[in-house]
Amino acid sequence: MSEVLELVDVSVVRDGRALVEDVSWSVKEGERWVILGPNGAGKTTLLNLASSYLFPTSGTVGVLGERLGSVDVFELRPRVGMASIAMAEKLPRRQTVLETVLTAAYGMTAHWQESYDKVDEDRARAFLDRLGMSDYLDRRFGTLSEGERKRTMIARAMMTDPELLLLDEPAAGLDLGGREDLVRRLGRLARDPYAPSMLMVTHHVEEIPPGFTHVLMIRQGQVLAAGPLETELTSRNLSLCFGLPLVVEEQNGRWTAQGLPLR
Ligand SMILES: Nc1ncnc2c1ncn2[C@@H]1O[C@H](COP(=O)(O)OP(=O)(O)OP(=O)(O)O)[C@@H](O)[C@H]1O
Repeated sequence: MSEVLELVDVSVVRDGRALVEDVSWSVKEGERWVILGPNGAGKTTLLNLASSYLFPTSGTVGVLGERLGSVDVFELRPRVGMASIAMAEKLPRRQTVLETVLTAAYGMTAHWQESYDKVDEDRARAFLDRLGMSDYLDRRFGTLSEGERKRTMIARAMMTDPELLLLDEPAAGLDLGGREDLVRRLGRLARDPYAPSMLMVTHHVEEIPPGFTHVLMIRQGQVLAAGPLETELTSRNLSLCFGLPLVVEEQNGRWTAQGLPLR
């Protein structure tokens, strides 16, 4: 198995403060990782390194076999799909859902061509269909609900046929039905052998889709645990990560966590 992502002793320092510190982490092809940690722990910083939008202050980052600093990031970036709120905010609100997904194939955020290749349009429609967005193709992106926007962003991230897919809090802000719908769709993607390797940032173990294989827990910029879900997503690790006593349980590939009652 080859490395999709390889961080060795990586630190990112801003204003004299380490946002992540001495992180070593390796993701292999086909693995699906969830990144868990409290607010400000450094999760998005890790995704920004993996998407080559951020360079480490020290240490080395390898993405899809290329080392950051010695590769042309403009060649690397199309190989990595990213769905995040930050990315959604860069997209024109007046563009249709179909155009929003389609422009990704051309490395653009905005629509400017009158005609796109039929094959690209078919792919955009197929990804949107897989995410339950077929009824919204002509809707303006800016009018979508939070859940619809999230699903459109995932379809958009798939458009370049990425080898690595990064999802930054894809279920944040969704209601129960929206979350469960998204978790099911991501679970189907996670179990698809042709789907890219995936890294998903979340705050909640309930959002881990079945089919995800590994967890990295981070607290105050440092890795607390990293490895297979079955061995690392324990009550002890989760309690240390979030700083209070928690009990975690797994049932049929889904996870729940509860705080112990106060005495
Ligand atoms: N450019 C920057 N300059 C200074 N500090 C920064 C910068 N970017 C992020 N930080 C800080 O680094 C820390 C880690 O940020 P990051 O966004 O990676 O956390 P996170 O785990 O994704 O948090 P959240 O769960 O709240 O989204 C935070 O304390 C944040 O305020």
